[in-house]
Amino acid sequence: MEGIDHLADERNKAEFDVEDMKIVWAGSRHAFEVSDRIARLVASDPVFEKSNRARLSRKELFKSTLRKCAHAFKRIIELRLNEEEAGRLRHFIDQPAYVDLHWGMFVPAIKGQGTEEQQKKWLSLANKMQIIGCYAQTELGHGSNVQGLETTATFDPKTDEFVIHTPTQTASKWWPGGLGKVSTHAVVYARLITNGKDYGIHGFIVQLRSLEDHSPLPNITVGDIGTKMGNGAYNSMDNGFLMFDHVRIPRDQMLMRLSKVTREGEYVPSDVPKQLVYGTMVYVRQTIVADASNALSRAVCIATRYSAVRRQFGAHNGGIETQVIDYKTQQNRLFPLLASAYAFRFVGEWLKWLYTDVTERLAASDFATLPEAHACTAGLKSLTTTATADGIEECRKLCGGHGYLWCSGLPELFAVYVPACTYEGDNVVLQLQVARFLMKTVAQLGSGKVPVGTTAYMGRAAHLLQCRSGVQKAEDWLNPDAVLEAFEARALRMAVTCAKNLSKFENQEQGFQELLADLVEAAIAHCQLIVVSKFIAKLEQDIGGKGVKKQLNNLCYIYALYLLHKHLGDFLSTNCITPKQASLANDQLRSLYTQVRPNAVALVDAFNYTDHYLNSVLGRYDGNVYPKLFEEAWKDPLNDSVVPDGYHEYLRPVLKQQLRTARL
Ligand SMILES: CCCCCCCCCCC/C=C/C(=O)SCCNC(=O)CCNC(=O)[C@H](O)C(C)(C)COP(=O)(O)OP(=O)(O)OC[C@H]1O[C@@H](n2cnc3c(N)ncnc32)[C@H](O)[C@@H]1OP(=O)(O)O
Ligand SMILES: Cc1cc2nc3c(=O)[nH]c(=O)nc-3n(C[C@H](O)[C@H](O)[C@H](O)COP(=O)(O)OP(=O)(O)OC[C@H]3O[C@@H](n4cnc5c(N)ncnc54)[C@H](O)[C@@H]3O)c2cc1C
Repeated sequence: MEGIDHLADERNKAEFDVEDMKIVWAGSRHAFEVSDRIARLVASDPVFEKSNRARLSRKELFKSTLRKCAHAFKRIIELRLNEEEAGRLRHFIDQPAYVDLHWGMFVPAIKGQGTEEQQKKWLSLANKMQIIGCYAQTELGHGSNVQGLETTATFDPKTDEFVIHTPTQTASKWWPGGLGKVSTHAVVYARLITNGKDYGIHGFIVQLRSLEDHSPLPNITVGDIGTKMGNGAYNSMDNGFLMFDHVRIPRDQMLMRLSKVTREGEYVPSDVPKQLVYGTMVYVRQTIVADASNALSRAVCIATRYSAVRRQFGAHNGGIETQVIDYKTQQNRLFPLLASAYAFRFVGEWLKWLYTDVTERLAASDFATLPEAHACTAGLKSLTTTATADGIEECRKLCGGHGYLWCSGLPELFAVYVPACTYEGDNVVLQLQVARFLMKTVAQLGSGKVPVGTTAYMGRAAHLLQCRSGVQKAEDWLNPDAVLEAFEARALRMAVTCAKNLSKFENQEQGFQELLADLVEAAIAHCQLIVVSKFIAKLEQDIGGKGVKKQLNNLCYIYALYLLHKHLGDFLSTNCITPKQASLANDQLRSLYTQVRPNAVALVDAFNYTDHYLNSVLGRYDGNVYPKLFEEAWKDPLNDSVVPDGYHEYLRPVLKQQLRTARL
């Protein structure tokens, strides 16, 4: 029935003020108001309709994406939206597109690596979208190993130009988003060669297509790499390939903020760490962490509302059946994901602060916190995207059979999201960067250098290596000190064990390769500690609103205790806790599930998602699932006719054949 809120009873049960929680989730009242206004703007604009995306061919989908981007640009100008509002508009349009790479990587790469003069020239064009750019780093043969890239940029002093060349097939650029069909320009990463010497990977601005008719410029071969996983999903993006045959660009199109090549061809190395050439990746990894909570909360919102609507078993004497959300198994799968969505929100906020802080320090030539910023962005990108991709799939299963329908919103969300485990650095490769950072930190313990920031806990090694948890009853697991000590001791002991095992190898690099799997586990333990500690730190802030803090407190301990339960092997084998204490943690976890249960629907309402953004029949705000599932089914092209196309050619002859056979 239209107009009825099938989830009203659930909403009435809530023990906190949802409107206040919306502000906490958004980050501030201002952020909430901007998001709310822009989400409604998108939802009410027919050009941004997306419910039929799965039924479009790749070409139709791509054209509709171009249309949406053009319309969005028009609206941004007409409504004079600022940068924040324009970002929210793109977010709520919710269709991967070339603009993501233009604004998300091309512009930041120029900002981070271009000189002031270069920024002035290129950003004024890019900001008005008079040129459209992408980030062309990955090649067919190398993605993770950036130092292994093969594209060359050879300086020709005769003409004061660089010659950009693709020497082998594996050197072809492959994957850059926006490259395939749209970008007029790219920041291309290539080996800089001058005076016969290879100076490694540097960034160059290269024009790819004519600004008159969009055709590729001479000696450039460019196209789309093909259809990707899922219907709709990431197929709205033109990930591309690109080959150069001795393409010439002026010398001043090398991004020269960090290092330079003079008119004479002399290479002038940078007086800042060469790793700053990787700065765009640090920036984007930080935004990906911030985005993880968006994707996970979206899936959790769908699964929670549907779990409250769906009933199976448990009816007695013709009574009403049990809501599946009341099964402890459902809660044990769903509530940790709800808690993770909140946890990732807060760690994302903190990482944004860390990124801003390191950027300010770099501007003042203080490079001390760069390694930590790299480790945090890499590790948290890996941790949050892995958990989010797995979490979306778990939400699909939590919705039973109907979760597998495209109109549940979950299959497409998964297909769009899962490459986040690979792009901007494969998640295992990134945890290994964290492990290297941890091994360095452990090696320095006792040298007088005091670990700071996220590794400060390692400075308390004497205590953390021998302490035993003091937890005696289930409620003790709600003590932040008890939880933090267990997570710190586990992370430190795993790192120290790796370091000890490494020291048994004569060749450290060989040892590192041998111990890769353990190192990744140690890195994950360290990153989980960061998330838990930032959630606990959030609770120490002044959070207002009726009952809001209590709910966040419950979610924080669900997050921590669920991790403890999931990684019990780590905690027990490092003697951080006893089996009895593990069992108490489980008791506490069950009690927290019971406390969250009446608030679950309100906790997902606090995400403030419109039905347009969710695009899910199962996650509808009003919970009116079953009639809408039918409506969706009737819309399917297969139901356009009662007898399917192909009946006369392929079905009737088979049926007739069977008739004849049956008569024989
Ligand atoms: C609302 C927001 C929505 C968000 C959505 C955003 C949309 C995104 C769309 C997706 C687009 C996707 C784009 C891409 O995928 S672009 C390509 C990304 N590629 C990668 O990430 C490659 C991964 N590989 C690497 O990063 C590095 O090569 C690697 C880290 C693996 C380093 O390998 P290696 O050991 O060979 O290292 P080097 O010799 O090069 O350097 C070693 C030292 O450098 C330090 N280091 C490494 N990386 C960084 C960094 N980024 N910053 C600072 N420092 C770094 C490393 O720790 C070593 O230091 P030491 O010598 O001191 O040990
Ligand atoms: C949707 C999508 C969009 C993308 N957009 C862009 C873009 O805009 N611009 C761009 O430049 N690139 C882009 N990429 C490329 C992306 O950055 C790379 O695919 C990514 O960095 C992973 O590199 P790879 O493909 O070389 O993986 P590989 O390194 O080949 O990984 C294969 C396997 O090897 C393992 N492995 C690799 N090295 C090690 C190691 N040292 N130790 C242990 N295990 C290892 C990995 O864990 C993985 O299991 C995109 C990719 C995707 C999927």
